[in-house]
Amino acid sequence: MASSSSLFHASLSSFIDPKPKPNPSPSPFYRNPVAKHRPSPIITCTSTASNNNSPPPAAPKLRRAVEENIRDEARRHRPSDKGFSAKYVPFNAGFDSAESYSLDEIVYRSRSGGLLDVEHDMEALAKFDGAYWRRLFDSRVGRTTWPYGSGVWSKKEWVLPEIDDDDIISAFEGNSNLFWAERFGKQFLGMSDLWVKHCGISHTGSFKDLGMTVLVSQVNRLRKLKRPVVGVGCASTGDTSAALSAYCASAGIPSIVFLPANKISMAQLVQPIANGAFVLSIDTDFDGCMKLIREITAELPIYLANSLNSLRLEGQKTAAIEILQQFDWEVPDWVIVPGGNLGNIYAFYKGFKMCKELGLVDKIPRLVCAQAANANPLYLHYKSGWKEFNPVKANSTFASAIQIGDPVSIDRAVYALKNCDGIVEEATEEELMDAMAQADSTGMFICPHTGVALTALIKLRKSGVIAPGDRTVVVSTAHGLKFTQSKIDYHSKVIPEMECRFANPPVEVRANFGAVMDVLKDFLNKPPKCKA
Ligand SMILES: Cc1ncc(COP(=O)(O)O)c(C=O)c1O
Ligand SMILES: N[C@@H](CCOP(=O)(O)O)C(=O)O
Repeated sequence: MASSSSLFHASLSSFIDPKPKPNPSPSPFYRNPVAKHRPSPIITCTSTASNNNSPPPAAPKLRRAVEENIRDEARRHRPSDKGFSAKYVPFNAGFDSAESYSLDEIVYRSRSGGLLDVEHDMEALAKFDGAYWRRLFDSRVGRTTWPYGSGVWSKKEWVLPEIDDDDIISAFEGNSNLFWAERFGKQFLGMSDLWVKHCGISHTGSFKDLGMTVLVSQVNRLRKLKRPVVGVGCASTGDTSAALSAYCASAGIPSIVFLPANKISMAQLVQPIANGAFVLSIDTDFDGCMKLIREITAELPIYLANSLNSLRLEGQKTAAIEILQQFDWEVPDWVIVPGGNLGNIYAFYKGFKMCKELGLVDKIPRLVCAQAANANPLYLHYKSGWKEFNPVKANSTFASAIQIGDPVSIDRAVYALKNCDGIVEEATEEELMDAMAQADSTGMFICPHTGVALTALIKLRKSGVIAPGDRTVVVSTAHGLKFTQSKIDYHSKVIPEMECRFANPPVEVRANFGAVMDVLKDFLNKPPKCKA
């Protein structure tokens, strides 16, 4: 099996134009799938590929003139218009719905108050076969070509096909590593094919960058189109606000963030402060902040940046495509994602589903959504057999970024899980902190939310639902360095009613040779804490 690094050796030029495939297969994503005769695509083909099955030729060396920057260079090489497009439609509306909105409109809800979804012209995308898309995406990995150096914009045709490259605000996010968790898998789970997709190794330290580059780019476009957007706002448990403020600062757009007072980590709080956002610390929880930002954005020309806004999910879905790409387009058996406001679980589903619909792969993985037991409305809904959804009052959890009781994307999450034979699991505070400490002891440094996902994996392994040889990907959603206080508390064993079984506190010793020798001898004579 190829490693992620093999993607960096792909050599097709980033500027190739698509070649049509002879017989596009129909897709259930079509809303009006009645076109009997597909017109030939209008293509000005500058492709160097001879046919869809031939290996890509070596990329020509395109040297930029000294006075040019990479945006100028992209302008020179701008690919021709392939007729790809996308629009907002009511989420899961059915084929008879005629309601739709241009992405240049400012709209977050359907006429009936439901969620929206970004719908791509799948017929136009399906004019090119799976092999074409795989090759195109592979050819763009690991480059600095604007905007394809980004893991999100390397899939631009599937994200925001119509945005001008000039309007894109990107920190070349995405392309995060997918690593083999060899020791954790072997030692704690008897697993041989366990992987961690580290979305926390990113510009602002979480997966939110993937969605925010898309949303802020579209806002940049809207402002150029003179749409009334004076700033962009969000409610946040810390990561959304960090990403929003960074991308807005990069674009020179004001950002406004609503944070629940004393409920986010210091590292998260300092991010919007440093990036010049207008930061409101509000005496409520995340759900209270979310309610307020929705009311405020309905009154003021502040654009809503939470994942209620379906643009965000278009960027987040690229992490799923990346996983397939990193496995050389082999499909893993399981993907486990921690869930809070529940946009991301749907984004993963959508990414996988599009790859199947467009022929890049032939199936999708089963998804597991993992919640903290202290904030588990989806878990309770799942356990009830999807009967009735009831929001909960979310209690305090070390997985503070998912302390959410009334998730805005509940309908999206349920749809995704039902359509992939998905599972929902939960983790108590002790379980998630123990899982985090165990993972860290094998060389990781994960966030508590990833501890929630690992707990779900541990439980599903124990019950035999996940088999030892199943290829399983755990999505690590944020960098552990954002959540050091929880680790300090755990290793200091100061958490009330928690045994902290895997704590590894520092040993205090006098500055004296004999004293140091004594503690070292003691340490060396003990059996190792864990075997490889
Ligand atoms: C670190 C982290 N993990 C997981 C999540 C859950 O993602 P979602 O809200 O899309 O379910 C969030 C935010 O909610 C987060 O910040
Ligand atoms: N964890 C999130 C909560 C808000 O989620 P969003 O995806 O709807 O913005 C955060 O970091 O704020």
